[in-house]
Amino acid sequence: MANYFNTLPLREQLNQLGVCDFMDNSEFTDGVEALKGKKIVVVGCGAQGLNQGLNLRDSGLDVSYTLRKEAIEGKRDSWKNATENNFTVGSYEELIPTADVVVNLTPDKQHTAVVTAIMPLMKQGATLLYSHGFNIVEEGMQIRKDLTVIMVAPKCPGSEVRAEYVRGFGVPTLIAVHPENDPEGKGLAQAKAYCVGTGGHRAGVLKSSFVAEVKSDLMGEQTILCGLLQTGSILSFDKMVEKGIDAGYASKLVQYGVEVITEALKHGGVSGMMDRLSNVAKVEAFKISEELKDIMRPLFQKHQDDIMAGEFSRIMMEDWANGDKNLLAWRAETGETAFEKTPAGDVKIGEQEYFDNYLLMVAFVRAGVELAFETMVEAGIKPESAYYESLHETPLIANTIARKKLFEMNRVISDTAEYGCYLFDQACKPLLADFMKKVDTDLVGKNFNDGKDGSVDNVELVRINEILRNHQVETVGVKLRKAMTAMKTIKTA
Ligand SMILES: NC(=O)C1=CN([C@@H]2O[C@H](COP(=O)(O)OP(=O)(O)OC[C@H]3O[C@@H](n4cnc5c(N)ncnc54)[C@H](OP(=O)(O)O)[C@@H]3O)[C@@H](O)[C@H]2O)C=CC1
Ligand SMILES: CC[C@](O)(C(C)=O)C(=O)O
Ligand SMILES: [Mg+2]
Ligand SMILES: [Mg+2]
Repeated sequence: MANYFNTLPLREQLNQLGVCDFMDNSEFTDGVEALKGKKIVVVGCGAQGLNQGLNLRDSGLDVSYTLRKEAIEGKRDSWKNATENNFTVGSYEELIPTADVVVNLTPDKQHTAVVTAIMPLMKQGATLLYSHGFNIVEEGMQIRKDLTVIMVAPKCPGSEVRAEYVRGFGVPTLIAVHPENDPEGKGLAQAKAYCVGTGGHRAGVLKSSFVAEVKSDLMGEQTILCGLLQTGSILSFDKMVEKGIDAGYASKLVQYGVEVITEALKHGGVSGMMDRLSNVAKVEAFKISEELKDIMRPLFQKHQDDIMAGEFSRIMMEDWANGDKNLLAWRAETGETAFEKTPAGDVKIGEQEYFDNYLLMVAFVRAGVELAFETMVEAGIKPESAYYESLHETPLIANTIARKKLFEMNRVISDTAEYGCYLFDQACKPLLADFMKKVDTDLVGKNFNDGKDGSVDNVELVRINEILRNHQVETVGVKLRKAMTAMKTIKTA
């Protein structure tokens, strides 16, 4: 199998990369109708599988699970997830032939083997659904021509797909129909209905393509969403301990700080987050984030270039073939960091304190969101898609860090995202070594405003505010957030 994207002529590559229509609510008035009474069989019951299934069932759809034989016989976690939630579970042979829609929610690494096993069992004219297009785009998986192939990709971890649905909201979602597999022209109606079933239509839906989803999803997860949050958290904790800040306080500030800080992004974008700082702190956070952007830009560009060229997928697939040697080593290393091993102290940290005492993370977030957005757009990804993959999803990932640090983030995200996160983290830490030497506790651990009279240069402040507010991630964000009227605020410990 060849990398599908690389087999396309340049014009067609650009064409598929550029598919991005923000869908109006009126496109979802049929609700789940196109899937009502259809049999939806989900393969795998992990992070996305379980949570999407729960939402679909609550939306009135017929959902059951098929698992590989070993998982059923061994009563593994996936079997427990499904049976404890009263879903029917069966083998491939029992359930796949009955399915109108087969939803492949196994790890990307397994897709070729899983799809090869289930395809001969699928009934004529059924639909195969993915939540990430890696198998189709990067591996060039060929699907039987009578089958419809669609994608419904929630832009967030599975746990948040469920949590946002239960809160009465949803998560932004990309939907797509694979141009090589839409023999009956029903793909889009089914993708829309599935998206309504998961609640995605309440948060914003982009009609996208498999190509655009893959090239943006990989970039977001490797850089701002997971990689940089990991790098920033570890460096911040280590710096505080080095400078004599109480380790329990440092652990709590880092674990919960990223959630509190990025919650402001959801409501007011980067400028809303920066507005939480005093003027004098904002000027400093702006300066440091500019410096961070200059240092990290080449690394962000390298990640995007490698993703576009298929180089990232090539080296990750090499690791798959090598028994996940790098992934497992990096996972073990992350589990051993001082941050991971130091429990959060029993100290009260007020909401504003997270901003005032953790300016460094505000700067990391601004730099990372803007850089990821800029790099994606430069590569041909549309701004709406880049916004979801940079700004909107950051708080949803931060929620997982608040739950159980980086262990939880890496457990909940896909193995593909986890691999890319470590890859970025390995390269980013050394890049920031000189910068971190200059960082002191005024930027992380203590209140930046202490001992300052708060005065700033008015002209400089106006200039900074203009730069922040006129960035394209802000202008597109204002438009997209208007569609998020049902968004709920999250309270933090
Ligand atoms: N994690 C996330 O939040 C997101 C994931 N996605 C995409 O969703 C898809 C699923 O990812 P994710 O939910 O993280 O996956 P998980 O790793 O959480 O779940 C995997 C499930 O697949 C089963 N499985 C694993 N290997 C095989 C195999 N060889 N054959 C059959 N079943 C297998 C596992 O069960 P068992 O081992 O017990 O058999 C488990 O139930 C991926 O395409 C991913 O890119 C998209 C958006 C976000
Ligand atoms: C964090 C990245 C993601 O793409 C996701 C949750 O959206 C994944 O692959 O897990
Ligand atoms: Mg994603
Ligand atoms: Mg992903």
